[in-house]
Amino acid sequence: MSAATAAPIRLDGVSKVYDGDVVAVENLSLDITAGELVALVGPSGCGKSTVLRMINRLLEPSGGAIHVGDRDVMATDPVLLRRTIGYVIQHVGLFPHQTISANVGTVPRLLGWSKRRVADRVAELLELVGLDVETFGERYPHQLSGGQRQRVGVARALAADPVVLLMDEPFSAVDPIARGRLQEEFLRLQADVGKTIVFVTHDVDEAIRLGDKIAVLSQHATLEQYGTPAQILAEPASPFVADFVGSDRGVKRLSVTSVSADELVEVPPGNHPEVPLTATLREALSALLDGDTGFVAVRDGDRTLGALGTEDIYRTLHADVER
Ligand SMILES: Nc1ncnc2c1ncn2[C@@H]1O[C@H](COP(=O)(O)OP(=O)(O)OP(=O)(O)O)[C@@H](O)[C@H]1O
Repeated sequence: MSAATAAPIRLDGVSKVYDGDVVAVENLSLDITAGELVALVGPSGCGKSTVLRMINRLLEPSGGAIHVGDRDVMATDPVLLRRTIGYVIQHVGLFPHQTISANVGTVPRLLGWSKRRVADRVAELLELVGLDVETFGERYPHQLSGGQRQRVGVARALAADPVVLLMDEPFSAVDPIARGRLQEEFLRLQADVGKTIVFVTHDVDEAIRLGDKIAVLSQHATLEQYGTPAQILAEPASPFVADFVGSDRGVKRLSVTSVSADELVEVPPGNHPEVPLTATLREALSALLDGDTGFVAVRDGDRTLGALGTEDIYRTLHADVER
């Protein structure tokens, strides 16, 4: 993979009014750090897709300014702009009469890359998203499953090494099992490519799982809270956010908080289930509940570092907010 390039995105007082009177976005300001994955979440119709589509100028803002890196998007040719911004949508939008390889190579071809370079890049990208070019390269989109098509969409969006990736509900059309797997693969992929990603979803669990940060929006894309999943779950800024993240946010917090070496206790005698130090508190609690000693041992490689009981898990969760 080529060296990761990523650009920050800045929205300053952005608004969008459709047809003269439908206010979709009102005065939204948001700073997105280069290389971070930011999930935009909020109820249906709150303006998430509108925000996303203004970043690559599929829609023109009615007011405010948007910068991708140093570029003012309104001062950039939209076609050139979109070649530096990958875009993935719910139903992918693959070209039905082109092979998978041709689909993935679209933007590099438009950029005038040599045939050889396009072919190498296509093979590299398909492999990155877990599809073998020998098996899938010459197939057509209708010969793939929904999840496979979605991966091709991601590969195509990454093909010209864009500085930003925009994703609008990319996994919502696949069944829950395929979706979980795609989310996991996507996290691994993001660790590899390190792009700035803006990801629209109405599913708060998906946002918690994937986002480095979450922007919770209400009507007219009003920014209710912007922070890490752990911050938003631990300290929702308003009743709207608390309600949106769900009444089980205490349990969700377990998934976004890691075991801490500082909170371990001495291992009591007994045959305890084990988790690695990299485990989340949810994984630790799950292992503890699966065992019958009331404790879970925490290991770092071959060494047992200590143990956690339920009270220690509770203490770690609350200590994490203070850290
Ligand atoms: N082309 C359009 N013309 C007029 N109004 C529009 C247009 N597109 C969207 N809207 C309105 O703008 C508002 C925001 O729409 P948008 O699609 O951005 O919301 P969303 O949060 O992405 O919704 P969903 O989660 O349901 O996809 C909605 O009230 C919608 O009806």
